[in-house]
Amino acid sequence: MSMTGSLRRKARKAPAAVKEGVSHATPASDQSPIDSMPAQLLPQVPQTTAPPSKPAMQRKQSSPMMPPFMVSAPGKVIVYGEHAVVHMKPAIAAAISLRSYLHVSFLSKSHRTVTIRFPDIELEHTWNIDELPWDAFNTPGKKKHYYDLVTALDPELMAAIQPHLDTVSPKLPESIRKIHHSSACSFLYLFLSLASRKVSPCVYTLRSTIPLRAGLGSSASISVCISAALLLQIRALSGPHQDQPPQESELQIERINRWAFVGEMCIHGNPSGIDNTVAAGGKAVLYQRQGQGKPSRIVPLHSFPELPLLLVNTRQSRSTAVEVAKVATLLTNHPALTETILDAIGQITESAYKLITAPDFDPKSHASLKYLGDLVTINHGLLVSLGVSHPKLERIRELIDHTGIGWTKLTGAGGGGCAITIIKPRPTSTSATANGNGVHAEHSSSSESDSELDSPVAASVISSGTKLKHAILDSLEVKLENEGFEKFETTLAGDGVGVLWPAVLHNGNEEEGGEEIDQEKFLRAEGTEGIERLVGVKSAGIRKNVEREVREGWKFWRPWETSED
Ligand SMILES: Nc1ncnc2c1ncn2[C@@H]1O[C@H](COP(=O)(O)OP(=O)(O)OP(=O)(O)O)[C@@H](O)[C@H]1O
Ligand SMILES: C[C@@](O)(CCO)CC(=O)[O-]
Repeated sequence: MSMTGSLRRKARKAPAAVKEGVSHATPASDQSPIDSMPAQLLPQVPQTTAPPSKPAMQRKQSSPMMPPFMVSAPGKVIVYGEHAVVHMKPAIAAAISLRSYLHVSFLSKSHRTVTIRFPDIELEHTWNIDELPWDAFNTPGKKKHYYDLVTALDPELMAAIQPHLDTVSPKLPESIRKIHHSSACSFLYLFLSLASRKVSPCVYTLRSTIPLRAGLGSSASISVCISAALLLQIRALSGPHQDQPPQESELQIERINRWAFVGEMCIHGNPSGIDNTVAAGGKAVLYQRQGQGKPSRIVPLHSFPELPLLLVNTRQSRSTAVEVAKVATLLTNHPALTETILDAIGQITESAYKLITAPDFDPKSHASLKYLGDLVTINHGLLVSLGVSHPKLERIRELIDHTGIGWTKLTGAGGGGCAITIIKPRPTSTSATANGNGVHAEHSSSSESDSELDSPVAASVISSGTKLKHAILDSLEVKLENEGFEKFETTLAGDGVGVLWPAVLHNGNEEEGGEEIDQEKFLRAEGTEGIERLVGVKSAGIRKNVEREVREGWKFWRPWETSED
């Protein structure tokens, strides 16, 4: 069992909560976080975006403590272009429905502490606010504003943080300490950059339904949550609320994303920025780095098809930083060859982008799907030649290829992690036979011709094709499970960062005014299902695969929506 796997399993037991101050949550309302935050508790920052809808003087002054609130951000899959994106080539990534949730609760002023509670990695740590290196972060030339673009970590600030990281899990084995330090560093760097020594004492409790180190952007998702929570606390964000103009929503997302990128840098050294961009903005994007200090090329792909996607986790944990370093070494040792492979991956992305953004693009046409699928297959082959696959990923691909159910590639950093499969509308061959172990499809990868896909078929054949597909998927699930792999149900292209202010939800359990989500309840929620049932951004679906509604209370910046929608 992997280290992180064992950490996550143990973390399902709910630890006792850090004692919270009495909070004064009001029922969920239409108020935006900014509207409802007591101004006297927060450091004042200039508002460069649209001013809050009520002047600060009129804000409610009576609440002695801010109510707890929550933020959430999705994981992602890279559909095309991982690794190449680190080296300035374009990539396409989409948000998935697995998400991280960060709960922020406030303590009485006498505490003077800030606590992180990250039970997924069994990390809990408290710092004394007054002992943190505020002076280093406030030195002229070092002080950053919430709207700044920071593209590199400052070595002096990292050095100032180091003694405060050294106190985190000092006695644990190095492999676990490393994980703890990455997350603590991400939090502390952002906390010291964005908050001030006058910040309210608080507890940040984080739980995620995204498996760690599996290529699904768990680190970006937590970095987006931390960035959004801190920016909300210092009142540097406007909304989210309905009727927010798209450009204003985009600005808020951009602001969160800039600081999330800084958090990502703390966790894995040289991130491209694609993961945090998708985790912040949601849906799907084409992303390309443009070089030091320059803003990246980010093209939201609103027409990105909601492709049926199979997501399989090898349960082989690995570090993104290590996989990225492998490609850097290959580039040093074989520059021309490696550059050619990275270029080819970039061309795959551009080719998919051209198709998806063409005015006559029909995501339901078999020809389009086959085009996108072929690009998936080629992309995987190139990643194998970069040396970032893993025997377990190849085994998954072999099992899936054998069924003819779709096109498969590794996603994210590789070296373990996850594979994605774009499912074909109909399985390749109708010569599948049921046997004792399930369904076996006679398949030859070259048998998929355009004419076969595009030929008109009778309704009865379509219906038997669909049944066959489900039978193949069911039998595949059993095979994957028997070999220790994990299959996920996920929806592509969902919402980005969301805010639940205050942390109150209508969970159908009759609590007057809604159920206040306090730290203890949040920690007690059991596993992924428990988290989703208690605080999930989507209401629980009755049946599998049924599109679920966004739960009342959670709000999102959605630049793709206009007030006429
Ligand atoms: N739920 C969590 N709680 C605390 N820390 C987390 C959590 N999820 C991720 N992290 C931090 O992020 C690190 C994992 O980042 P890494 O980049 O290696 O994997 P990933 O983001 O899941 O995969 P990829 O970058 O390939 O998509 C962990 O070591 C930990 O520091
Ligand atoms: C491997 C990589 O391209 C994708 C990680 O999800 C690294 C990055 O873009 O930061």
